[in-house]
Amino acid sequence: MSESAIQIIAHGSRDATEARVAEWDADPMLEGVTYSILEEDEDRGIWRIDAFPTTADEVERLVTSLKGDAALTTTVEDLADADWLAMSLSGLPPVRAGRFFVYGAHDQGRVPLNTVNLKIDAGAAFGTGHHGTTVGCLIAFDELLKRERFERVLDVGAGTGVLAIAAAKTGSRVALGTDIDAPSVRIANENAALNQAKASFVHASGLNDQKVRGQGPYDLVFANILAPPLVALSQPIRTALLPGGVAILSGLLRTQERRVTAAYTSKGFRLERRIHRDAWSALVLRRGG
Ligand SMILES: C[S@@+](CC[C@H](N)C(=O)[O-])C[C@H]1O[C@@H](n2cnc3c(N)ncnc32)[C@H](O)[C@@H]1O
Repeated sequence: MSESAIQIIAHGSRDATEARVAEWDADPMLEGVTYSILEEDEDRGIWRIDAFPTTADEVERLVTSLKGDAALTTTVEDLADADWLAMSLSGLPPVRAGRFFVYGAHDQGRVPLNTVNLKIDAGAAFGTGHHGTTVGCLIAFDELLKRERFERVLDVGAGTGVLAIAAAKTGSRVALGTDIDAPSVRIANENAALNQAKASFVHASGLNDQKVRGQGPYDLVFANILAPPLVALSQPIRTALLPGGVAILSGLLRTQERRVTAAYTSKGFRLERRIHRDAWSALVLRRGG
């Protein structure tokens, strides 16, 4: 199987796009495909799918599925700079997610010039960039950054600090991470220094902690933890956000999407986007006024 650096984009009605991704979710051959689905134009009722297949087989399956529906318009693009894919590496390969390139010490000197590069040494912390949940968060953030700026960003469950460091490196004035695990906080602060990023990390048990509240309210909150704490944190995350602010949530399985979404929509959030990678889901939810 050859590797691919292809992005497939399809536009159509909500029903048509949702029917295609439901079909993919049920297809074990497409388990490795990352895709996102969102409402691109609310007034005209136009929805959009972006899919990132990793093999030629997946490209063929996706294109056949999309082109089989005359109600969808489909384009296939070769991703411009695919050098990262060709890299032969020892240890974990680097990860590309939108504009972000997450790499380890062994990749030093091989980073692209046109990406936001995040050097992450994981140690005992979670978040090398390889997990589907971290990639989902970075893709969601990359998409939002095409239209918005986020002055104040909070990363709940920061692990290695990769998400808050991504925020600091793309212009956020405040990029604060918090974790219940003290060793992760130390590693995240070391990673911030390694990346010369103005991100900082604190050990806190909840969002009510003065170290977290003191820097808020926030324009964007990342939380890549598990579904039950995401549900439990729906009110604290709402309180931590400004009206119109965005929550990027992950750590939930596709099968847990409804439960987590309901906890947030019942508190006035609107679901803007879902990103699927492997069995995992990332959600973009915007707080109402
Ligand atoms: C899946 S890792 C995510 C790491 C990193 N943010 C990423 O996206 O790769 C989850 C992290 O959340 C922390 N965590 C779990 N529950 C938490 C909670 N209720 N509040 C803060 N941190 C939490 C864990 O210690 C762990 O470091």
